[in-house]
Amino acid sequence: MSVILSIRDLQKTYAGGFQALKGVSLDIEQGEILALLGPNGAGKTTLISTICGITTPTGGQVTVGGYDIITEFRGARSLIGLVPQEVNLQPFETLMNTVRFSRGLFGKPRNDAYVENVLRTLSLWDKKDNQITTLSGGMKRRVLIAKALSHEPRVLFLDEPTAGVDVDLRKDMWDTVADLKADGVTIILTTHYIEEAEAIADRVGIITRGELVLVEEKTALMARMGRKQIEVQLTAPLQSIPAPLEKYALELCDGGEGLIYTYDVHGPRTGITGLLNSIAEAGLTLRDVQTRQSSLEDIFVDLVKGDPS
Ligand SMILES: Nc1ncnc2c1ncn2[C@@H]1O[C@H](COP(=O)(O)OP(=O)(O)OP(=O)(O)O)[C@@H](O)[C@H]1O
Repeated sequence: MSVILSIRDLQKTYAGGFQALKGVSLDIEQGEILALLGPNGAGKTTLISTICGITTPTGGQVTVGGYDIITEFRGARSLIGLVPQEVNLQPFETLMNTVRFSRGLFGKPRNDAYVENVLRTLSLWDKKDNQITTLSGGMKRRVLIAKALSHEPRVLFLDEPTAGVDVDLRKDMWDTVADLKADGVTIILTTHYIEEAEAIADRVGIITRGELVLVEEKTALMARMGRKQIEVQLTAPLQSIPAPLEKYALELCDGGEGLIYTYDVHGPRTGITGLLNSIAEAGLTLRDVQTRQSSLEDIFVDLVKGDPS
């Protein structure tokens, strides 16, 4: 795979002296989906705005498809599609004209076949002659994506694509993102919904206080940082942990009918066999056993713990 977006030591200090980006470096491969997570004010929008040329960096370098975002701005910008968080559409324009107009702004010749393909991918084709005002909220969000794709960009930025969107529409949006990836579009999205990153991202980047504190393959991250727990259900409740089981640091749950054991997936031994033997030696009878792994949310909360922003 080749790198389509390269960010090197990117810095942004706003006019008042506030340092919103403190030297961010990151390479993004063509065709991947990267989710940027971070608390409010962490610098996610500043990062996107800087790459897209809306905000001027105060240090560092960014190239998109080999074009420098400052010295070769037009080349870089033509490869980028930006879906803003706010819906800012002309209410009485038709959908088709809205998307055609966006394409024209980039100096691209009219290409209705391409626009048709975009609208079909986004399930908007049958609304092409509708005025924007007649579309639902979820459709309007998809129109924003259609506009951002109108000039055939290779990298699409989605700034909180599902903020305030209901669960069904959120899932629709995730399907749309998966379709775009299948078409070879590289996608960088910011989100506050950790489940969103968990559902659709290939890699996850976590930003806090202007620093990219972690970027990792989602599955590797979850495997590396995830704790695992085993929950043992007993046939009769316990008042306290029996002495032979004390060494396992168990927690009682479900009114004493459950025991939770936390272990390190990567340790030399999990201790599960010993635990089950000790349970049998203590004369306890099992009703059920379940395992569970910590979610991306648990990992995120651990990483940004203590961040006041
Ligand atoms: N034009 C500006 N002038 C001064 N400070 C700014 C400006 N824009 C943003 N900031 C500050 O930079 C920091 C990062 O803001 P940014 O909008 O990038 O965060 P974010 O991670 O996108 O937050 P959110 O999740 O709330 O959208 C914040 O402290 C913000 O107040």
